[in-house]
Parts: sequence; C-alpha cells; structure tokens
Amino acid sequence: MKIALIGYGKMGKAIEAIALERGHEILYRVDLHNKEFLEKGFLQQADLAIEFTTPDTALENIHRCFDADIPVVSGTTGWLDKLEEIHQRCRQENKTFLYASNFSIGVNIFFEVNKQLAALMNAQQQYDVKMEEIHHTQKKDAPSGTAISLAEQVLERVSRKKRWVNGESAAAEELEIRSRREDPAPGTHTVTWGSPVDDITITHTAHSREGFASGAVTAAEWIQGKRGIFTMKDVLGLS
Ligand SMILES: NC(=O)C1=CN([C@@H]2O[C@H](COP(=O)(O)OP(=O)(O)OC[C@H]3O[C@@H](n4cnc5c(N)ncnc54)[C@H](O)[C@@H]3O)[C@@H](O)[C@H]2O)C=CC1
Ligand SMILES: O=C(O)C1=N[C@H](C(=O)O)C[C@H](O)C1
Repeated sequence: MKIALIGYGKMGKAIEAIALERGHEILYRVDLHNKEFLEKGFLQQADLAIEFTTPDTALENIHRCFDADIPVVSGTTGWLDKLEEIHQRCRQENKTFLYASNFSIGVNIFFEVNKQLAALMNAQQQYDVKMEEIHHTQKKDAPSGTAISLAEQVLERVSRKKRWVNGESAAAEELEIRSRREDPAPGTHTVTWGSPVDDITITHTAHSREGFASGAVTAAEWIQGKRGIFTMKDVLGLS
C-alpha cells in the first residue's frame, strides 16, 4: 500500500514504523509544516490516508481526502460532534471512511466486555458506575475518545444514567468520567461498578502506542477496495 500519513507526531511515527515493517510505502508524511501535500494532486497518488492529527484539524483533513477520493482511516479524537457531517458526505458520494476512538485489539475486546457488564447492571440498581482515564500530559482533549465510547456504551444500556460528565459528579443520573494526566501513560481506562457490599472493576492498560498503531495499519490493509463507513468492529469481525 502507498500510504499518505496525515499527522507525523507520536502516533504518525508509531504507524510509520509498523507500516514499513509490514512492507508498505509511506508516500507523504503530512504535518503542520508541509500541508501542501493535502492538495488533491498529491493525495490521489496514495492508496489511502491514515489520519492522526488534532481535534481542530481532523475534519478538514478528512474532507481533503474525500476530495481526492481516497479511503481514510482516522483515529483523531475530540472532533466527533462533526462525525455526522463526514458520514453524510461519505454516504452521498460513496467514499470510504473508517473511524475508531481506539484501534487496539485489547480495547475493542474491552468495549465488548463493558457492554455486557452494563447490560447486566441495568437491573442492579444498587450499583453505581464511574470511569477514569489516564493519559500523558501532551494530550489535548479530555475526556479521551475511548472514555467517551465506553460511556456511550453504558448510557445505551443503563436507563438510570442519562449523560456523562467530565469531572466529579454527585448526581445519580450522571456518569462521572475523571481524567488524569501524568507521563508517560499511553492510555489507561477503568470502569468501576460499586455497591455497598462490593465493587467490580475492569481496566485496560496500554503499555505503549504499538497496539494503537498496529490496529490502524491492520484497518488500512482491511479497508482496501471497500466503499462505505466502517469501524474496528468490522475489521475484527465483532459486528
Ligand atoms: N484512535 C486511536 O487508537 C488513538 C488516537 N489517538 C489520537 O490521535 C491524535 C494524535 O495523537 P498524537 O500523535 O499522540 O498527537 P501529536 O501531538 O504527537 O501529533 C499530532 C500531529 O499532527 C500534526 N498536525 C496538526 N495539524 C495538522 C494538519 N492540519 N495536517 C497535518 N498534520 C497536522 C501536528 O503537527 C502533530 O505532529 C489525538 O487526537 C489522539 O487522541 C492517539 C492514540 C491512539
Ligand atoms: O491521545 C492519546 O494518546 C490517546 N488517545 C485516544 C483516546 O483519546 O482515547 C486513544 C488512546 O487512549 C491514546
């Protein structure tokens, strides 16, 4: 595959290492300083783009890839209020788009465990649920995209919880997500169900960025030749 790598920060570099190891070519490494590679003439020479940038730039980058009609695999967090705009264009113009708040296999399995636990807890009023996410101090968004995915999975299944809040909350209908920033934490997510007599805690701890990067390259390999909107559930056959 000829990859246009959009975003050449911590994730861009981790993805580059794995893509090269697997025999792929990095055609462009697009960063803040060489955004001219986002022009159609450059992008359309690539088989696809892998996009890991910032909450403020992801939307525009994905539109640029759609202009060039190349598939996009995006993992940027903190911009999902605009996701529907991208899905709409993707459907209308028959483009190819795959998004995941977390590309690691471990977290995608953790998502399934979280959903099952939440479904079981809907009838167990004595349990309250809280979440915590821990990331490095350079992270721009809070709560993490993964924590929002986990929270939405709970809200869909637990009728006594109405919304998530980032920070402390004493309101019974709110799902509290605490965010901690400390180095080098690549990403830890914990969901705790507590009752007066016991707690159930599930935690996923990333030891490095390798799992995210490897998942993103696997998603890029999988999406080749496909049209439509996809997630890691499709890649891993979890749908
Ligand atoms: N979905 C997943 O599995 C994961 C998602 N992430 C997310 O990926 C994003 C990037 O994370 P990191 O690499 O750690 O951040 P980073 O800050 O190390 O790198 C971001 C890079 O994007 C570049 N950039 C900014 N605007 C750009 C533009 N318009 N075009 C091209 N490049 C641009 C910056 O110069 C920087 O090098 C964040 O939103 C983070 O939350 C991070 C890890 C895993
Ligand atoms: O910024 C990061 O580093 C990470 N971001 C993603 C998120 O916001 O969930 C995924 C992972 O936890 C690392």
